[in-house]
Amino acid sequence: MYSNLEQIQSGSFSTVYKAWCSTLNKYVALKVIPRQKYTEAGIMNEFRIMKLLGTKHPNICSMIDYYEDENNYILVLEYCECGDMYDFLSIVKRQGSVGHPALIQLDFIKIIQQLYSALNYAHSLGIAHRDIKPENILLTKEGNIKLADWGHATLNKVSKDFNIGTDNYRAPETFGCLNGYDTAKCDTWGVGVTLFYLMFGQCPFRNAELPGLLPNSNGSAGIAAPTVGVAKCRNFQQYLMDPYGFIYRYFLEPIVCVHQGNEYTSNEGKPSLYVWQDMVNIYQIFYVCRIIIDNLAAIDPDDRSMAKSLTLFEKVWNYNDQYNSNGNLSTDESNVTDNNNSDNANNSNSAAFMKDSFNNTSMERKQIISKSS
Ligand SMILES: Nc1ncnc2c1ncn2[C@@H]1O[C@H](COP(=O)(O)OP(=O)(O)OP(=O)(O)O)[C@@H](O)[C@H]1O
Repeated sequence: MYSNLEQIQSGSFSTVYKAWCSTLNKYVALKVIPRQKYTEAGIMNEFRIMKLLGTKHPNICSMIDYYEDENNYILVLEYCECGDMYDFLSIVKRQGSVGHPALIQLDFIKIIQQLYSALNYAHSLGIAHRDIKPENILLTKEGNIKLADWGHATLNKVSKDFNIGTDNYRAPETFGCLNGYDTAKCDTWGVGVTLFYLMFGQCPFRNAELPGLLPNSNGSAGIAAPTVGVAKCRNFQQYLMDPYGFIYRYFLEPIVCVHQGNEYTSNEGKPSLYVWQDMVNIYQIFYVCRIIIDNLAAIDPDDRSMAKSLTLFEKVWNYNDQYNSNGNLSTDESNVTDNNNSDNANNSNSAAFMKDSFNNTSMERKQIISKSS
């Protein structure tokens, strides 16, 4: 029934093949999981989750069939012609520069909308993915995405499984917290870090582990105010102390400097910006970072909201029309963010405005931290 097998990828648990399915008359992907690499309970969980997700959602890579042989469990999945976002970006971003955008370009807002739609659907069924990352976002030849690899997914709203997911994309509370973590909120964090990766070709920190976490003041799962001085990873420590300042220095400053000279940097880690045809200027990149910090990769899970961030992202994109040709804002920027920085809105120097704005918010953040510690 399945012929012409061609290996696509070998993951940590499985090998994935492209195969021709004669009964369906189309290509499928076979995810072949050796029995010795996976427990019976593990594969049953993945199978059950895939069954629940069904085949209806256009942005979820669905299971077409399932079978076993002597040595393997085999999931038959919809085939996504353009592979995963991680591989796609590493190929495409090499082509880009300011004058010569990448040959294949995608819309960032469309990817966000489709990712949110897939996750909202899963969450509405009580399913959390728990391993959101570019490698698990597959691309079709039409430029749409399908969320894949539901091997770490769970139906538990709160989990005390502290050994799950991929370190760079894991929320702080998933490394350990007293009352367990909210599994949907850990997806929200994963979306935030993934969006940073999609823009800058790099994750901001190796891991977000914070030993000695406290429950939230209301006793809910999660953590209290950032505990200064305890993060294992230096970058994450800096993010904890001053998220805007850290993101500005780490991702934005190199771009802003070069942007002033009318050329983005071509260092490894930055050029994935060229893949996004709807990223028109430095302001947008700045706002997107801010929305991620405030609503997705927020330290306190209670501050994370996919719905709120989507509203803000959509405002940023609708707002494109109001940028003038120099990339400066032509009207009040408070339409775009909730902050009151509109005094700076018409600043003719975009880089200076952006830096000031980040510094201002950094100051507010520092005050909040010092009050709560
Ligand atoms: N349906 C598909 N169509 C095309 N490519 C696919 C498909 N499913 C998986 N792949 C490719 O195979 C890779 C590994 O798949 P998957 O993440 O499901 O396996 P895994 O063993 O759980 O991997 P890991 O644990 O390392 O994340 C994906 O990153 C993607 O490149």
